[in-house]
Amino acid sequence: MEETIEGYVDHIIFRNQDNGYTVMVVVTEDEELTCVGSFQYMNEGETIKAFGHYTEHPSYGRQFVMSSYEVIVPQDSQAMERYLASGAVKGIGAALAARIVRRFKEDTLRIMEEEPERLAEVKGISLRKAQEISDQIVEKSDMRKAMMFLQQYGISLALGGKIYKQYGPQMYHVLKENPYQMAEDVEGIGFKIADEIAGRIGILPDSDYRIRSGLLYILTQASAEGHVYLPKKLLLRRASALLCVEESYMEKHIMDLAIERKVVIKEIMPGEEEQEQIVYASQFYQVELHVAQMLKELDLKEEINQDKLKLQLDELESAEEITLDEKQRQAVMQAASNGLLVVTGGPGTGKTTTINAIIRYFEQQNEEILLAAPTGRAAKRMAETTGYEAKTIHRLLELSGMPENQTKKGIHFERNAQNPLEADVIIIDEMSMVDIFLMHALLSAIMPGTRLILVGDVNQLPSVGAGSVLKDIILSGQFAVVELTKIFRQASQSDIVVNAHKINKGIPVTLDNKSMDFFFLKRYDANVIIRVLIALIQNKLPKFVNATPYEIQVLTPMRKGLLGVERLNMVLQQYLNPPDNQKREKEHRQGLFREGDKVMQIKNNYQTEWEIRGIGGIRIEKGVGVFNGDTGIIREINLFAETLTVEFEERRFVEYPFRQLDELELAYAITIHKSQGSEYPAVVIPLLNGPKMLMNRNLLYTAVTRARKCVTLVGDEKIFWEMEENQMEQSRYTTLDLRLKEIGLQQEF
Ligand SMILES: Nc1ncnc2c1ncn2[C@@H]1O[C@H](COP(=O)(O)OP(=O)(O)OP(=O)(O)O)[C@@H](O)[C@H]1O
Repeated sequence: MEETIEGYVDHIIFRNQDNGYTVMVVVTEDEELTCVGSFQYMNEGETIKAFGHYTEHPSYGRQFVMSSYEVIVPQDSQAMERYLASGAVKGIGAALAARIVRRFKEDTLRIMEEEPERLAEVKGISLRKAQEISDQIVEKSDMRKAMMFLQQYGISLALGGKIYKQYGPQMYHVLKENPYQMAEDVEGIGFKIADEIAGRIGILPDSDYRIRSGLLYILTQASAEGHVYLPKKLLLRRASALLCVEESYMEKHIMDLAIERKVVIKEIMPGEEEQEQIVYASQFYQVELHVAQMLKELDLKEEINQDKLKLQLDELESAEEITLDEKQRQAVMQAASNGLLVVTGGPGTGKTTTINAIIRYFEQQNEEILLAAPTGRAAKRMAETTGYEAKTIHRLLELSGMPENQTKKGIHFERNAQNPLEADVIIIDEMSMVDIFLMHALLSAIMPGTRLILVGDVNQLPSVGAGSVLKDIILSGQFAVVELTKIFRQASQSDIVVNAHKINKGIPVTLDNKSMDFFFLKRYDANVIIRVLIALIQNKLPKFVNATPYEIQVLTPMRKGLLGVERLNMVLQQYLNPPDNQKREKEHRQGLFREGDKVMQIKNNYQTEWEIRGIGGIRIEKGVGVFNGDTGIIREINLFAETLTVEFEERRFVEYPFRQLDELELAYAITIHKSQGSEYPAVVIPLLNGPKMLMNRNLLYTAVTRARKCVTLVGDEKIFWEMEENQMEQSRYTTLDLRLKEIGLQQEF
């Protein structure tokens, strides 16, 4: 039941500057009451009328939770003095407040707003200071009016604060004319929220702004599925479902958006004769085109004396005591004579060995070499196997924190076209994980003349972000590509590798468990499967692969369902990190986080700060950026400060305010998609059923190749066979290959 209280803010106990969450003591006629809520503009000394409800907090007792409030103009001179003395107005302290109120009594506030020059009548206030005080009062009252206006439409004060900060007094105009503008300008407002606000304000469902904003929203959303464009038919179908507006009515809006250069329309030929119109959000089109141009510019050919090169290779082989196979030799030779080279191959085909040989070759030429990979883990592995420093691509490009208001406009790297990387050769590993945006940032920082070598396994699932860059580069046929096919890792050593290659080729895998590292446990009931998973993680596997239960990863195809990530995490949490008096908890969404839980960051956050802590928790290094797929352990939940601290790899600690917890998820089980680019000592994969589209060869291959020492599949072997057979990949709408071919053709003429 909503209740109302009236009183003045005696003092503020706690305030979170980021989200405005405030704990304060309000003195009403009857009591001193603790009140909580999110407010950007609350000041000590203000008299307020607040709406909300009472609760009983387990540690802090009775509280009033405020959902909204109004500031009441202080009526009596005592309230007025209290307000002015609170520090709410810069330049007025207690003594001056007393003098002002003594002079103007109940009329004080009116005089401040309407005849501010009269403040100068008070000793110690010059005319200029009087004007400054008046400006502050006016601004505060404008802001308050704005907040009250926004509250009518159910806009929270936290969001309201952001809207006011962006537009100032222009806010009324934006809301009335085109609230969808906010989805482009204001962090925290997307199409959905803007649409809700628009609905309350009375904007009609078929308004032009609504339809255009909805169309752009669908295109941006599609990038979250990996697409760079959508076929026009599909765009219209999705937009119609979202907006409940006829498809035919929206056609002209796509044209209008194209004229305004917000979208790009192109034609492609998916089949033999029919043409199909496709639509890109402009920035996606530009990024893809620019990537294609930059790739082409990098690909400078160099005439190399082949005989001399062969001799050099022979020397290199004897110095390194290795015999490269034909393909590996080719890779080094191609690296020497092309500005851009792709090396691809499955597990154990000698990619790393080839990278090493390439490094040695360029070392001999006294060339400067840089190594990088898309994830921290992949970079670490690259450094270990090459003995060279390897960084994440983000670090290589010197990601710098960005001001808050720029987040809608993308991220900023210190290394870019104006300040390119200084190197002769750049080698990128795990290229299948690089999306079109990261590729764009990388290429922007590389000057033609620098060699770029891209190494990866093209049969892995494509990147989480939009595009299928590696595959498209290969498909375009425009660059030197060396495909490594021979498996070097000894067959007797690793069935994981042998079976991965079989899966990739569609050769049936023997599931007889006569292996040392590849097992299939046949079970046909979801709950039985879960029991087996728990036994494997708790008892069997840690000893078998010499790891902790935390290092053993459950990988599952789906999010939903009996064996989906969500349910598995709830059950596994119960068994692997059960409730304990010593462990604090924080409820979140449907479940909860507990100290000791294994968690994963589920979106890239380029701003979040981390610190590396040494002995005694002392900070020894700090930086920014936590990325999609980073996993860690919850070390502390602080219910008072409302923070949750996670330790990620390499002792990187990150403190999450509770409002940022949407970026975290339990990670006892994760989807196979999320596991890309990571390796674990052992993986356990439940397989029972799932949608045909998803359950394909690619997915099985990626899951199996995540394991270093042991793969255990638990479930129905029929599903395994079906996945092996199913070559249908989830297609991605991308056109990097087309753009590259087009540029290739232009260059020929
Ligand atoms: N030409 C070669 N002669 C002998 N052994 C080789 C050769 N090339 C690679 N190997 C060996 O084969 C194994 C796998 O090679 P490498 O690690 O380079 O492959 P990879 O493709 O990087 O594998 P993964 O993707 O699994 O990391 C290694 O033990 C390596 O020493």
